[in-house]
Amino acid sequence: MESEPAAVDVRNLSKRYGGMLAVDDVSLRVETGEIFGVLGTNGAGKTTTVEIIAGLRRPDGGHVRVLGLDPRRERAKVRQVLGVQLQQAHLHHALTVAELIDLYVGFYPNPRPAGELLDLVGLTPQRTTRFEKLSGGQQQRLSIALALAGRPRVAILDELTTGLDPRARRKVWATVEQLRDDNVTVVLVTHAMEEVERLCDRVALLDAGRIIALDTPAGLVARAGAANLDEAFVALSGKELEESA
Ligand SMILES: Nc1ncnc2c1ncn2[C@@H]1O[C@H](COP(=O)(O)OP(=O)(O)OP(=O)(O)O)[C@@H](O)[C@H]1O
Repeated sequence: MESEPAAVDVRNLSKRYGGMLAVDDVSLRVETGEIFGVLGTNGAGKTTTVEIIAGLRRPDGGHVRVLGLDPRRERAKVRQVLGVQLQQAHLHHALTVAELIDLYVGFYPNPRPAGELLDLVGLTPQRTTRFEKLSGGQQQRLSIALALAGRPRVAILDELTTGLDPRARRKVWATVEQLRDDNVTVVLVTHAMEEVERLCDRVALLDAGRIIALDTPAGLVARAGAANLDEAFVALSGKELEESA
């Protein structure tokens, strides 16, 4: 019998922008139910990698499958199992929170009810607020709710807590932990070590388009002979990681 396909299977992925190799021979496999971190300095290729996994960019080379599906050739099927929250949400500014949620809920055959989504990200009091009037953190939380509207089995979350205050951050972390309890696989792009330590089962360290280490957070620390993940990052990549929060 065939074994279950990986939640995300990436092999020898490459992507060029002009002469610059943004993703350079990246391979990784994310198992079902894992929270998998993608960590790296600005410009390391994190967003490009997850955009390719989501089928939003065409790779120049390599192989990508999400639950065994090809994100470009089987777009419609992938959309039913994958939820994506990208760095900048391009949402209709004049629509209210409830209108945007209803719009997204309408895309899926078996969506999470709108009320449940609002609750999940703590935006029930803002349901009649227009998107443009939300704070940055509220916009961020809304984009997470929208990514979860279709009950995805795999969720890609790109810098989900960047720019959030500590309380909002904790709220979002609790949402991600709830996803773990529901056996949803999460690919989490992040700059925040605390987030990695708290949430991630394993993490890939990206630098200049290449994976320079892939391990559990504790494994990375041990491998680098470091005291904590911050130090491990510097030891492994030779760079300071700037928090862009
Ligand atoms: N559409 C594009 N056209 C040209 N170059 C691009 C494009 N998108 C990204 N790049 C370049 O590719 C490299 C990788 O970018 P990417 O956004 O994937 O990195 P990142 O690790 O997500 O960075 P950040 O942490 O700043 O979001 C960078 O050097 C970036 O300038």
